[in-house]
This record gives sequence, C-alpha cells and structure tokens, in this order.
Amino acid sequence: MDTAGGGSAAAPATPPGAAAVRVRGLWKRFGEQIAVHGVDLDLPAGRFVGLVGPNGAGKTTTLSMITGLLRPDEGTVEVVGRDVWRDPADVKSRIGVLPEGLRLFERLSGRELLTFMGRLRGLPVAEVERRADELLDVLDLSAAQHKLVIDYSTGMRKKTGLATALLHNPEVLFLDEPFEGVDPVSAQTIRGVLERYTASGATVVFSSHVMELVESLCDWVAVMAAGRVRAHGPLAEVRGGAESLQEAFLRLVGAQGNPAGPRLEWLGGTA
Ligand SMILES: Nc1ncnc2c1ncn2[C@@H]1O[C@H](COP(=O)(O)OP(=O)(O)OP(=O)(O)O)[C@@H](O)[C@H]1O
Repeated sequence: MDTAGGGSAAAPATPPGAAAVRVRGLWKRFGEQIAVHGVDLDLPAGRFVGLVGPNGAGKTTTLSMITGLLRPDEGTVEVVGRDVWRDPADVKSRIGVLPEGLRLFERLSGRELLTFMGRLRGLPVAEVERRADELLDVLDLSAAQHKLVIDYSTGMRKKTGLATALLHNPEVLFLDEPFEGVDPVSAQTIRGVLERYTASGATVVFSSHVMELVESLCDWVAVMAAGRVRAHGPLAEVRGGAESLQEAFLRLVGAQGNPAGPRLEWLGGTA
C-alpha cells in the first residue's frame, strides 16, 4: 500500500463523482446531550465542501467521528469507500486532518515537526525534506522554520498544522475552522494552497461559521443545526432563492438572533 501518495501534487484515488464521505445513521450522545442526531451525509469527491452551523450544532463532533477521532454511538462512516471504524489505519493514511484546537509538539521547531510527522507517515527522509521545503515556502513559514512551535502565533500554528495534514498527500483533507484566528494575509495563503489542492481533484471538507468565506470557496455545502443536517447539496441548491448563503442559513436554522430588547439597558452610555 502506498501511504505516501504519488508525487508532490495530490493524487486522488477516488473517481470524480464518487462519494469521498458517506455517513449513515450517525449518533453521538454526551450524557443527556444528543450532539449528533442520526446524520446521513454524502460528500462528493473532488469538491470544496463547507460544513456550516451555529455554535453547538454538532460540526466538530461529526468531523471527529468521520476522521476516526471519536467513536460514534451508532452509525457507519465510509471515507473514500473504506469503513473508518473497521479499518482506521487504512483510512487515516488517506486523509489529512486539522482538528479544532490542534495541539502541536511545542518543543519542536516547525521544521522538526514536519520531519517528525513525515517520518511517522512512512515517507522517506529525502521526500519529507523536499515536501517540507515546498510547504514551508508556499505557506510563508520558511523564515520561522527553526523557531520552536511554542513561539508561533495562532496563524503560524494553523499553517503548520495544515502543512502536517498535507505532507503525505492525502485524498481528503478535513479542516475544523481553518481560518479562525488567522489574519487576512495568512488566510489568503491558506486559501491559495487549498484551491490548488482541490484543483488537482482532491477533496476538502471544512467547517466554518463565516458564510461569506464558505460561499466564496465551496461548491458544496452541508448545513447542520441541533445535531441534524438541515440541507446539503451544491451551493446554489442550498442557497435556493435566497440572496446569500447567510440568508439561506438563517432561514434553515430558524435563527432570529436573540435581541436584547429591554435587557442590558445598563450597558453603554450613562445611567
Ligand atoms: N466531550 C463532550 N462532552 C459533553 N458535551 C459535548 C462534548 N463535545 C461536544 N459536546 C456537546 O455537543 C454539542 C455539539 O458540540 P460540537 O462541538 O460538535 O458543536 P459545533 O457545531 O462544532 O460548535 P462550535 O461551532 O461552537 O464549535 C454541544 O452542545 C456541546 O456542548
């Protein structure tokens, strides 16, 4: 089995049009709380897929179960046609994951971290070095590559996490809030790398609260609320007649906001 991928460009094995992710009857409870409530989902390969939903909708829990980080109470997950929970090692060799609140090895430099992760993935040393050079360069991290990760900013950490997730040339990349806490320059860099990656036929699935971002990047969207999938499909279909994805989203999740009304009168101005 080639766990290292073909070349420096993504080499997806999933035929275009096939499902990159297939989820059936997925449930997760935390005590009384039902975080994921019988989710069915088909995410096509070769797309830029956005998973959106309000706080607490179940996005992170769902992504964690899809990527083999959290065991479901019920349900099945297939990624690139393989059962995640029956064959986790095979699936994990084919995916890259940037989880929420990623913890990196703080006492390694960015460069050492990439070398370590590449070797852990079974890549030959020379190939790790070549890929690390390119990723550090493209992600504007070359100048900081010998600094310890503990001294990295939030954006540098996200970019380093993204580099480690891409190093083994995965078929599907899962990113939980990849743009959170990232400045516009770094966001643009990350965006460029992801666009290049999907243009080669690979699949990106990412969660975000930022509708404008999802609308401008994604061609496929899944909307979650209260542990359920409210809509999923091509962006234009999910947006429907609404003017923007934001408007469609607010309608789908039934959100009216929570106006302060007569409350918080003490806030601001003089009493
Ligand atoms: N380990 C846990 N223990 C208890 N409850 C949890 C746990 N993880 C998640 N939950 C609960 O499950 C629900 C879904 O959480 P989840 O983090 O998946 O939502 P989310 O859509 O990713 O939210 P956000 O956008 O705020 O990150 C929430 O009500 C949350 O409190």
